[in-house]
Order: sequence, then C-alpha cells, then structure tokens
Amino acid sequence: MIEFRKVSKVYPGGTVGLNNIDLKIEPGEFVVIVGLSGAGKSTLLRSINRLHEITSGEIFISGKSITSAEGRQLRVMRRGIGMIFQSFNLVKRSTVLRNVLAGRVGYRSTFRTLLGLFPKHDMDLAFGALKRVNMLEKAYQRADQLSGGQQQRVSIARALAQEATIILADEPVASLDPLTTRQVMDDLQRINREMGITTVVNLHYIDLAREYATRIIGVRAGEIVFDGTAAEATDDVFSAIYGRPVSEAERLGGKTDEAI
Ligand SMILES: Nc1ncnc2c1ncn2[C@@H]1O[C@H](COP(=O)(O)OP(=O)(O)OP(=O)(O)O)[C@@H](O)[C@H]1O
Repeated sequence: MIEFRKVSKVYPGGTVGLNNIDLKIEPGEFVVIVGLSGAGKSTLLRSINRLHEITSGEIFISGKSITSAEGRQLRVMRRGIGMIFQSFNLVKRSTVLRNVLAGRVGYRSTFRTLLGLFPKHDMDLAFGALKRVNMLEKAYQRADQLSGGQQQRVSIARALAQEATIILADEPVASLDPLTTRQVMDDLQRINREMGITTVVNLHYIDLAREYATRIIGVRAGEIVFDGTAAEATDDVFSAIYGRPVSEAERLGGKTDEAI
C-alpha cells in the first residue's frame, strides 16, 4: 500500500505543489491522476519515490516510511518502484537488452554493472520482461533505432526487470500517437492485471483515464478534488476538476488543438 499522511510540498518561491494530501492506494490498483497542467500531478507522483522531496507530512510504502528512509533502506525501497517517463529515459546508444538490465543495477555492485557482468538470473529477468511487452526480437537493437512506442515498452520492461511492485508513470503516452498510446496503455494494464503491480499513471486524456483506470483521482491546485471510479468520472466531474468545460483536445479520440 502507498499511503500519504498530511503531505504538503511547497516549492522554493512559495508555489504550493501539494496541500495536505491524505491518500491510500491499495496493492494492485490502477490509479489514473488527472488535472490541468500545473495542478500538481507530477509532484504527487514523484513524491512517492522521492524524486521530489515533500515539505511536510509522511509517505509510507507497504507500511514503511520512505520519507524518513536513508541510505541502503531508501535504495531498497526505491528499487521496488519502477518509473516511466514521458521521454522514456533510455540510454539511446545502448542496446534494448542493456537498457532493460539497467533495472538490475539497484541489486548489483557498481563494479559488476560497469563491467556488464550480469548473472544468469538477471538475464532471465530481462528477457522475460522483454517478452511480456513483445519486444524480445529487438533485444540487440540500439534503443535509438526504435519507435517512440517501442522505446516506452522497453522502459516498461526495465521496470519489470527491476522487479518493481509499484509502477509510477508520468505522462507515459504524451509523446505518442493514438495507436501507439493504446498499445502502451494496454501493456501497462496487462502487467497490472497479470502481475498485480500497483500502477499510478498521470494522464491528460479523459477517455483514456476512463478506459484504463480502476480509480481516478482528480487534482486541482495541489488538492484532491475527486476520488472515484471511472464510471463516476463523468464529463461534469472532469469539468469540476478542471474548473472549466472539457475541451476536445482532452480526448484522445477528439481533435487536437491545431485542428479546432
Ligand atoms: N521545480 C519547481 N520549482 C518551482 N515550482 C514548481 C517546480 N515544479 C513544479 N512547480 C510548480 O508546482 C505546481 C505543480 O506542478 P506539477 O508539475 O506537479 O503539475 P502537473 O499537474 O504535473 O502539470 P503538468 O501536466 O504541466 O506536468 C505548478 O504550479 C508548477 O509550476
């Protein structure tokens, strides 16, 4: 379980990123966080693995405080949390396999990983992860030879090789076209269902949020203003989260800004 207890984040300069958040996410949930740009979605997501440090309150992962964790304990907690970024964050000149093996770095000494000495167990995990996202045949290609969608699937495989029990995905499909977007979301959903990995995703398309989430959390000005099922998240609810009517650009199936 991920638990926020009275969590606030104030950025230097005074911007409130999170305002007194209380939140519990149960194992195996597929949570989608929605809200306008600047609402605090990234801050919320990145607080979970301490990519952003919070200002007050406490965050617990499986009952242990990650907020007060240090050194080895923090590293062990962090390696259980996979992170997926909009920009994929792969080493572009390395092979797909090496990128996936990077998920094992938290388990091995720096010396061994620098030399590329990965035991069979790690290789098995890496190949198994690539298989799950249908990327096995690309294992020896360079990451920069792949399409955006394929690169994102490699980053999902890296999180699987990491044996993450939680996956955080910050706008994972924002750089992808509609078809590839669905493939990546389908991968995340399949992994969530088959492996029970708790998944927390920031998205800005409301139809995708409804389609994939088991729970939608609406954020506005650093506060949770909606927390419910996809069925409860009607257009009116989204308008309330956004503080304005939903625009067609917020639907994947809809027109883009330029086309309006
Ligand atoms: N490093 C920073 N320094 C100062 N203010 C920041 C910083 N990062 C974010 N903020 C501010 O905190 C608020 C929340 O930002 P956050 O990135 O969490 O929003 P978001 O909902 O993820 O938006 P987007 O969809 O545009 O990424 C915004 O007002 C933003 O300008």
